[in-house]
Amino acid sequence: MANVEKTLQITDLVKTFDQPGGGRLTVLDIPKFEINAGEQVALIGQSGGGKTTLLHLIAGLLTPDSGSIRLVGTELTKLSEQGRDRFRASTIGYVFQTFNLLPAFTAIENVRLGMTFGHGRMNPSRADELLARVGLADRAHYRPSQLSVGQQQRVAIARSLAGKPRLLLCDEPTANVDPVSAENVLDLIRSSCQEENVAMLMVTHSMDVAERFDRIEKLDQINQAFSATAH
Ligand SMILES: Nc1ncnc2c1ncn2[C@@H]1O[C@H](COP(=O)(O)OP(=O)(O)OP(=O)(O)O)[C@@H](O)[C@H]1O
Repeated sequence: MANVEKTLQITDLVKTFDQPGGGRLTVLDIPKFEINAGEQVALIGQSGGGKTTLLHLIAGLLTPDSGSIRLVGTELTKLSEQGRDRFRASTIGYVFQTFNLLPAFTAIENVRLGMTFGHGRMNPSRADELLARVGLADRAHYRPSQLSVGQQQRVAIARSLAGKPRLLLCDEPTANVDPVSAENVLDLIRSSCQEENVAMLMVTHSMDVAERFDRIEKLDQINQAFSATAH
C-alpha cells in the first residue's frame, strides 16, 4: 500500500559490542524493518539474538555503529544524547520485564512521572484515567511493595502510556505473571494502544502471544548477523 504512515523506519542498522575476550561481536545487521502507525508487531527470536538490543536502539538508549533509525519522521542517530532523552520522553513508552517502578512513590505518582516530559503533561487528570483504565483506581495511593506483581505490571502499563507515546516498546511484559494475568495484561496493552492509536513492538517468547498481533517479525530472519550471535 502506498503512502502508509510509518511510525518506525530502520535502514541498514548495524550494532556491535566489545567482547570480554577481545574483538567485537556484530549483534544486529538489519537491512530494513518498519512499523506502520498504530500497527502492533510481535518480535520473536532466539535467546541472545539481539531483541533487547534492538529495543534499546529504537528507544535511543544505545547508539548504532551505522544505519538509520527514523521515528515519526525524526532521524534518531542525528540527535545528541540529551536530544534522544527528550525525544524518547515525548515519543516512546517502554514496558520492561521488571516494571521499573520507583519504590518510594505511590501508584498514581509513578503514573504521573510518566507524563513529566511527555505530551501528556498538560492533562493531570490523565494519570487518574489511566489508573482507572488498568483497574487500579482504588490502589492509587499504594506503593509498589504494597501491590501484587500483576498490579505493579498494570501500573507500569499506565505509566508507559502517560506521556502519549507514538510507539510502545514492550520487553516480555508478561514473563513474570501467571498465564491468566498474562492474557489480561496483553489485552490491556493491546486495547489501550488501539484506543490511542499507538504503534507497538513487543518482544515475546510465546507463539500464543505473538499470534494475536497484526504481524509477527522473526528477528532471526531480518537480522543478517543472526548466525554469528544466537546460542
Ligand atoms: N553491553 C554489552 N556488551 C557486550 N555484549 C552485549 C552487551 N549487551 C548485549 N550483548 C550481547 O548481545 C547479544 C544480544 O543480547 P540481547 O540482550 O539483545 O538478546 P535477546 O535477544 O534480548 O536475548 P533474551 O531473549 O535472552 O533476552 C548477546 O549475545 C549478548 O551477550
